[in-house]
Amino acid sequence: MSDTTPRIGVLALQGDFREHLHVMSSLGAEAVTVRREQELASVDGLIIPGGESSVMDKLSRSFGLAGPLKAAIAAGLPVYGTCAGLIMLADRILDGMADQQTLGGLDVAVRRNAFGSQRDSFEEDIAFPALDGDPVHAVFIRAPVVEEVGPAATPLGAVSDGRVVAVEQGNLLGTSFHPEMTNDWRFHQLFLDRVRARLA
Ligand SMILES: NC(=O)CC[C@H](N)C(=O)O
Repeated sequence: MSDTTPRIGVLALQGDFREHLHVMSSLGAEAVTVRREQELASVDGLIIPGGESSVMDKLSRSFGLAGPLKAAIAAGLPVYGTCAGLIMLADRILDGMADQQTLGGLDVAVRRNAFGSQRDSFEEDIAFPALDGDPVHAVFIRAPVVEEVGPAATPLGAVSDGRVVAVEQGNLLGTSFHPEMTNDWRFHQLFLDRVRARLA
């Protein structure tokens, strides 16, 4: 096994990137912000944080990062997207802003703000077979749901009404909720384990 410390980038155009930097360095990775193509080229894995996907989309295009991000995803860079980050990774978007684009990679359709104003923000304990131990206390903030899971993607778990809120496909992992806002970082650990396995 390699003893290389993985270098994890957090896309830092907008949103709660600082929390992800903290989680990743707490888990033993070297955590760095990514705002430029050269920074993207130096990382072993990338987190796309929560925030506002339409703003992230505009900024990634105006910073010239959208193309390099798509290329990195296609080349197999491990990427974990939370909330707005999941939207960025979805091939198809429902209730997007006019002209809103995604990077894509996950064969899913996500609906933005899918829980509606009544449930703008809520928390639920969800069991994930991919994780050992207790259910995850999932925090949702104006969260998307995965409304259609295409044949290339795999659902990982759902809220109590059956709507899918976590998905994976090859090098990509996405959750509708925000593990970085809790002390349960098993999704970050799962992601980091995959990055390490790829480096070994
Ligand atoms: N917490 C979040 O990331 C919210 C996502 C936001 N509603 C969006 O559409 O991008």
